[in-house]
Amino acid sequence: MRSIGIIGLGHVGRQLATQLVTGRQVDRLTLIDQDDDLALAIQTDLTDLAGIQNTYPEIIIQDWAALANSEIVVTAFGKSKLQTQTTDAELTFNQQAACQVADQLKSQQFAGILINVADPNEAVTAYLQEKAALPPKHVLGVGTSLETIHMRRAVAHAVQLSPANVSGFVYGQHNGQQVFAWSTVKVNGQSLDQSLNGHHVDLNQAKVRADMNNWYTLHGMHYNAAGIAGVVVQIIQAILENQNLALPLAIYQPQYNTYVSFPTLINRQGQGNLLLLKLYPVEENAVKVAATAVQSQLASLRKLEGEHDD
Ligand SMILES: NC(=O)c1ccc[n+]([C@@H]2O[C@H](COP(=O)([O-])OP(=O)(O)OC[C@H]3O[C@@H](n4cnc5c(N)ncnc54)[C@H](O)[C@@H]3O)[C@@H](O)[C@H]2O)c1
Repeated sequence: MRSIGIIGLGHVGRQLATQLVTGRQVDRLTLIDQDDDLALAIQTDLTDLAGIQNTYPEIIIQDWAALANSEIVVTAFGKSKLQTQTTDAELTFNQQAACQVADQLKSQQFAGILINVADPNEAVTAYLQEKAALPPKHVLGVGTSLETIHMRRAVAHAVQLSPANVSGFVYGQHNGQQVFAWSTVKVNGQSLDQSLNGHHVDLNQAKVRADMNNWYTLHGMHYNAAGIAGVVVQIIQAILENQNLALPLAIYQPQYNTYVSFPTLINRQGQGNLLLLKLYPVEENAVKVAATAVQSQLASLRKLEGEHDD
């Protein structure tokens, strides 16, 4: 039985629930939000959708105890409109939300895999792992998945090929110290310093184009939802089907002693082996800088907790 929980039913949470029901990828879906009316509305709406499809997943709302047996819980709490204010505005809001959610998961003895979407992604993922006292390999964040998709699409555009021909990763920190690791990027197995389909990739132009992809979505909608929900569906499939799929997620990286976005295999255990690709020295340094930035955000989250406790 594929049993999945979603905590936070805003733009991302409800989009994810819709994708799971539409794709017939869930048998038991537990939906939780701090807004009761919203949870009931989404349950009703999704039940309509499921009925039209002739599928009948069990859709439970506002029941923390139902998460106890979930294989996967996705945290998509937050207040995304704060992102248009200062960089750290959502950090303060999400510190309290993460504490509440982690306490509940702990008291329900949740023992599945947690996928975190809430931002700042790497730091909140680390904080949730700490507060819920789950094994680090069972707590993953979406990390630089979207940046990686944007990068691959920008490279594909430059060489006039499908993004399916492009591999490689953005490391570091989502919405912060992103590291476009060009040393890892290949087009049909060929590195970017070669002529590819008769084109040379201008790395600066590719980076600008990748960043613009993010900007277009945020400028027009003030949030992103469909792409990131698609990423979470991909992670869920990789876990449930034990795929060993390589994805650039926010994971605990012992080398940096913190969470950071880094390519890793994803399987039934959550995080599998890290993909230790040889980076250029400048890229390695940039990942260290990103790890330091994540550690500083994590320290801010812990400090806020101390202030609330006083
Ligand atoms: N990492 C990424 O690539 C990425 C992409 C998109 C969004 N995000 C982040 O994901 C989070 C969700 O985004 P969104 O656009 O859906 O936000 P949103 O503001 O639309 O919705 C957040 C939802 O969480 C609920 N919520 C808040 N605190 C809660 C709590 N303690 N318990 C239960 N529910 C709670 C709210 O009621 C709301 O319905 C935000 O932190 C956003 O910044 C990250």
